[in-house]
Amino acid sequence: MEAKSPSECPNTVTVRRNPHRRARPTPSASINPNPNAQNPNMKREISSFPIQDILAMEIPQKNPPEPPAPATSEDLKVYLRIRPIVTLKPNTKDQKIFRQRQKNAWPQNPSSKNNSANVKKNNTTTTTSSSNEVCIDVNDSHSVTLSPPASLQDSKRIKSEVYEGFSHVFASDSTQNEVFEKMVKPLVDDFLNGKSGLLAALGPSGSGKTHTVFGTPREPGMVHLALKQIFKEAQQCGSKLTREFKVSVFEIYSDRGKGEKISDLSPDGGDLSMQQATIKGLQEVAISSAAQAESLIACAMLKRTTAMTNTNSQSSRSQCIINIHSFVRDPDVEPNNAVLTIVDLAGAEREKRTGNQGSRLIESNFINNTSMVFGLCLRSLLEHQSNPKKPLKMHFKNSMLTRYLRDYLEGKRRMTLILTVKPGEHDYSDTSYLLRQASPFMKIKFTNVEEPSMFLNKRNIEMLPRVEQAKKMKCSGRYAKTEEGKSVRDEHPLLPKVTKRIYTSDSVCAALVKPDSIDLPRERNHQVMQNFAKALWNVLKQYKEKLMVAEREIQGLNEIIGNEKTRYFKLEKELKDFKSYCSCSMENSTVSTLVNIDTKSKALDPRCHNDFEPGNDQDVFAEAPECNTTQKFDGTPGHDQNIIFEIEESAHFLNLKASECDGSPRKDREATPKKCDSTPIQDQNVIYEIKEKDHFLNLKAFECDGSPRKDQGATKKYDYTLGHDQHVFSQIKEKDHFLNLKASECNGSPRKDQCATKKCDYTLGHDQNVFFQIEEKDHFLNLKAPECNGSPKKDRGATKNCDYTTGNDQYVFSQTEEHVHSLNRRASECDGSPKKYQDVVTKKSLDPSVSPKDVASIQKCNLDVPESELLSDSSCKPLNVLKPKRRLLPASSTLLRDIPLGIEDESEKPKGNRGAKKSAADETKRTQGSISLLRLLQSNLHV
Ligand SMILES: Nc1ncnc2c1ncn2[C@@H]1O[C@H](COP(=O)(O)OP(=O)(O)OP(=O)(O)O)[C@@H](O)[C@H]1O
Repeated sequence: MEAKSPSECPNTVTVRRNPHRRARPTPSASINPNPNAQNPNMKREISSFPIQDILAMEIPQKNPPEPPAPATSEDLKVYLRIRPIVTLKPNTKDQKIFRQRQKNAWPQNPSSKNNSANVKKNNTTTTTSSSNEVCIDVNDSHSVTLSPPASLQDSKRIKSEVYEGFSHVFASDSTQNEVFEKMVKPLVDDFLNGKSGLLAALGPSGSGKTHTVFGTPREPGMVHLALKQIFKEAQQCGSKLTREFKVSVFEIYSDRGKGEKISDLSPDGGDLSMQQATIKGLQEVAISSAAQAESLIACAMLKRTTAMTNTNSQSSRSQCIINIHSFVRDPDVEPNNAVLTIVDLAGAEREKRTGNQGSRLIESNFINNTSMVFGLCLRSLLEHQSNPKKPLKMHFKNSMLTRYLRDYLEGKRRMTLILTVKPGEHDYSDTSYLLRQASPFMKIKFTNVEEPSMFLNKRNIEMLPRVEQAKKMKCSGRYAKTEEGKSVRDEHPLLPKVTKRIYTSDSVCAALVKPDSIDLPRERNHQVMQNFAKALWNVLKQYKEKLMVAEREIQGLNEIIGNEKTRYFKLEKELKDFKSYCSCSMENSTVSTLVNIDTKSKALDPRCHNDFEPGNDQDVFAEAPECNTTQKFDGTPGHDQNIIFEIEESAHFLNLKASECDGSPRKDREATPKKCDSTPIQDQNVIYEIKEKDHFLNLKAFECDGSPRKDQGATKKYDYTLGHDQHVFSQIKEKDHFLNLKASECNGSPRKDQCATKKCDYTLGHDQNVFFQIEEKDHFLNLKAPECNGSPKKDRGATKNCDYTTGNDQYVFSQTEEHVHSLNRRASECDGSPKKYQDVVTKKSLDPSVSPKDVASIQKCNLDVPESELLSDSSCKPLNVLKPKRRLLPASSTLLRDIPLGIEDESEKPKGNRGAKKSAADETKRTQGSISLLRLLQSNLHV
């Protein structure tokens, strides 16, 4: 067997119901290139923003971007200065105080009195070599030897220690200028070159930190010398100063144990606050000369918090910070803004030695804590640099000073330390502790690349000069505005034509500013921005026009929607009017139909005019079409069309019936409001069935072969359930139709209807079912009327075959109708006077003594209608609606010609075969049902 592939299978047909879909364009190309094709209103297409063109045009790639400068590391510079041993002249007041302090000093070294040979004489004081013994010896300019006192060497076997690696060791006889030249002057030079730096003085209390930083009027300190050098350098650059310097001085102190506070030491300064690493409200005093700077520093020193302790007559009780800011005035000059920070820390002190108590003791704790945190930060940095796995601990958070100096303490900026020690043997512990703690800091390295976060540091930006702020903001990509409201972009480094100097070592900003973008001509940049602005303006303009067009279109659509709504309401109103018109026309048609019926019935039989009596029975018969008509407009709107159609159709049949009917229109009108409580859902079905029945009956009317037994049998099949209005109405209409047929066929007497009408007064709640029975009987009788050969007993026997189990009343009606039927039949067959016949029959029927045979004999005597007359109209033609006078008598008469004998035989045979018992039972039934009703009929007939 050959394996067929699915594609070769002829029976497999793949039908694609939907056409192939086109691949969707990419999101970038999903924009309709020609929106005007779909929307003619969109006449203009928005052009894309020519950002690519602008960028391609404006950025020349002349020089490749320079690689970032290699990171050069620089060790932390640590200087050591040994304070000279200060001895006061005897016989002076100060000497007494000094001696008192010496008593309180710790540790006391008794042997120090005899060891004063190694202490150099101080220029400013008179030395007494007998009481001073030094513990530190200067080996060279970079190392010292710390020798413990003899007492400690003997007891604790402490040996001398050599500390080396210092940037420079300033002996006790070193001058301020020497310190400045070797330590501060390089910082100043870097500062003038735009490098920021920090100089911090560490040491125990009274070791000469303040003396080194601020000095005295005779020996000015590093601040004065630096400022002097700065202005000296600035003046050497030219007659006109291209830079501006500002100095800010503040201190961090302990407010009697309430915490750290910041105070501005400038003449107009006050208390400051610190947020994160930013000091708020710090004043920067612009200075233009060294003398002005000295005056400012002098004022600051007067405001600084100091106190006398056992170790220092004027001990500093706060951390003092001096910032010298450099600003560039000329924009053409290279922005080398930098800040030189000098910190005079309060010296750590021992409680036993200082003898502090109370607030001084609190200040001492604060001072020691700050010094400890400062040392911990540097140690953590050292450990982190030695072993990068060790995280950099956040010791800086523990004090304001370390928070302010965070960048320096994290190795992001260059810092210089100067350690001041006292050479006395009683100062061995403090000196030893300081050297052990601070000497490792010499291994700390600072890189010349600062972290990007450095530029985002608000404190740094605020503290830096304006040009440097702009530079750093540019580096961070932010175009903020300065306090003066000037756009940073105005001072952006991209704009200057030529940069005179480029930082290469320290400032990261300089490295970032340095790339090729800084070499772009200003005009080119201006052109780029101008083109960019023009393109952006055009695009926005086009979008605006498009938006206006869209708004107009939306407005037009809204107007169209409004018109459509108005039109919809008009149509809806017309529909409602049409519905109401249909209902009215239906009523009118019904009324007119009934009026026609009434008129025609009167015309057909003038006698009924005199004998006609409106009754409830006729009202009920008229309910069926009327209720249907009324209920249709109470139903759901969605079925209006069908309902209307049915109304028309029903009306048509009603007209047909009206043309044929000899009923009473007036009764129909009266019955209309009585029954309209059927559910709307059933209305449609009801109407349909009614029509169907009508139609079927009409067809039967055309094709009737005159066999009343068939109709009777068909009628019996219906299940007449009480409460089912729909079914009942259909039956009613069906019967009504047959009544109409009867009316058209019969030239009968209105007495029959009248009799039937009277029966309905005694339905006792079973009106519908009873009416049906009445109609069925009427129908049956009517059909038989033209066919009957005047044998009432036969019909009556046929009628008895019906199984009336709905109630006694119903049975009574059937019996009554049977009698009425017999009378009608005779009326249609006889050309005699119906009134006389009616009187006779009524009297005979109401008289229980009269036997059926007597009645039949009476009927036979009256049946003298010639057959030829009946056969003359025997042609069975379609029922003409417009010709209500048409008679079906000829067809019925044709049937009568064939059936009479059979009917008589069939009616008589079963009667005879059933025997006496059954006949007796029938007689009993007839008697029970008919007696009471016949009495009522009799009374009504007499009305
Ligand atoms: N190198 C020096 N030459 C001469 N005198 C000095 C020197 N260093 C310090 N002194 C003197 O020593 C005394 C104490 O000095 P200083 O106040 O500077 O110490 P300190 O370290 O600042 O103390 P504290 O931490 O308590 O403020 C001062 O009277 C000062 O004049």
